[in-house]
Amino acid sequence: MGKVIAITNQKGGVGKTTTSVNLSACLAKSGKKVLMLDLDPQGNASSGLGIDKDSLESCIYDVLIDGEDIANIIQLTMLKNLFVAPATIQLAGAEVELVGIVSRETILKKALKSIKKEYDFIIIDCPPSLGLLTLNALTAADSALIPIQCEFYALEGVSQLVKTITIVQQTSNKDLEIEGVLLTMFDGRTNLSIQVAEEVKKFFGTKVYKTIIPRNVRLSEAPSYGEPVIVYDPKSKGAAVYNSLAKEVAKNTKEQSKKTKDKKKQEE
Ligand SMILES: Nc1ncnc2c1ncn2[C@@H]1O[C@H](COP(=O)(O)OP(=O)(O)OP(=O)(O)O)[C@@H](O)[C@H]1O
Repeated sequence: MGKVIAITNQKGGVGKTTTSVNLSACLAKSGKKVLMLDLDPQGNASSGLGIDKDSLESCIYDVLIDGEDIANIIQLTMLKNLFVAPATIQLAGAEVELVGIVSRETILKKALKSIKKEYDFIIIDCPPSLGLLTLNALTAADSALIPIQCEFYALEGVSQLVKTITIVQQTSNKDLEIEGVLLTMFDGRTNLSIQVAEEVKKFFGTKVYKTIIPRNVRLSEAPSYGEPVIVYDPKSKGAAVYNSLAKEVAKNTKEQSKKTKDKKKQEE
């Protein structure tokens, strides 16, 4: 059964899309079958994986609002194990349209049910808000991965996000976990980056990934070529760090599923 990970932080520009695209690509390159699901109306994760949004007949909006089968919108990418459920700007309307729908926060979970077993990982790129799209992602997800930018006010809003995760655990998804916290755009030459990293580690403890994503120009250039960094420049630092993150995520997933199996055995 595929593991669903929501890449989320309501703060804008912290590296959600960069992480969704590159973590998905690195997991796929390591042999996992991956679906990158774009839930951000900006659709940058879709174009970052080479999807021509103008040529699409339908996108994740049609799945959420019109009940389209998600299998019908899935696109292939340049990597053989990597697939995309794309978003276009049409999705911007969904936040308002979802309000009128019964059980509105469980629509994505239901849509994923039929395809979850086909993938090893489903990575969801969330929008920079805590609205109904993010609520759908957190309800459908097994875990949330939180990127935090090593900048001023890094932790601002994080307690609100943790509160939202707690509410989701108490209401629509009791099994939701925090997958991990990822430090992004780290610049080791500045005291600020080092300070932020320390603060985040104090707040989240062992949940913080050992892999830290530095500022890397290749990571910011790759999206304009519609390629993940491991395709655009496989020898870059950006490619190395996202490969390392993918290894951590895969290792944690293996350990978690072993723990779950052992627990089940004990209960039997
Ligand atoms: N490690 C990095 N090094 C250099 N540039 C980066 C890095 N990570 C992200 N960027 C750049 O920073 C900008 C914001 O990143 P990204 O789009 O991934 O953030 P986001 O959280 O998804 O944004 P939004 O909240 O708008 O969806 C982009 O231009 C991206 O190319």
